[in-house]
Amino acid sequence: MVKIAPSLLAANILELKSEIQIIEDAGAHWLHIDVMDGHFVPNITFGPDYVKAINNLSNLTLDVHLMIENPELYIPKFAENGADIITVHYESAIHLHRVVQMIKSYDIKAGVAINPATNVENLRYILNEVDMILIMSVNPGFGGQKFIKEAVEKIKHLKSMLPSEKDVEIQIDGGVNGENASELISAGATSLVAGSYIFKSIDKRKAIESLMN
Ligand SMILES: O=C(CO)[C@H](O)[C@H](O)COP(=O)(O)O
Ligand SMILES: [Fe+2]
Repeated sequence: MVKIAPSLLAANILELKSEIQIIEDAGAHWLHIDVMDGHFVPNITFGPDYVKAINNLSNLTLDVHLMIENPELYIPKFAENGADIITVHYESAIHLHRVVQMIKSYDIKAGVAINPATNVENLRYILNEVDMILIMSVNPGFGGQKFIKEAVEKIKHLKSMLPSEKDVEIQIDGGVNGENASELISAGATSLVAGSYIFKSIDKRKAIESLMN
């Protein structure tokens, strides 16, 4: 089953409680939380306290996407505050293997994300260690950008590289909508992140359903 992960980046920040309730009632599986530091990406968003507050509000899986430099400095706080999955960027973790082990030491799931221009082949020697690979289909930093179509090829390529004995989620993030969802799922995506498509829709339930179908 494909996991739908609405990105709270696109939610109305002043109505967060009801926004989360709506997508939870509509059958969303995970809550995707985009953490940006103003260094790795040119935008600043949420910190560990935000994750703690959302954790007190919702039972959904908290899927925390770290777009930050030196992720090892902040992983402990995000893990202690309720993250269920922490994803770090290949491009920001110098000692990626060590960082992945650090995430797993908190008994939560570890993901690795790659930017649009990064080759999936670079992930070959971390695949046995991770629970999820996140393929960015926009340049990280902002919601509402146009889907970069080469991501479809990258999903297929990654799928062919996955070890058969291990379940690794393939997540796609950026510009996902009701039109490209089925192609992404056919290519091998098992988790779809969608921000603008869900939260800017008049009918958020319908938007979530259209991604699942
Ligand atoms: O990681 C992200 C941006 O860096 C967001 O998760 C992503 O952009 C989702 O927003 P949208 O669906 O509006 O593209
Ligand atoms: Fe994200």
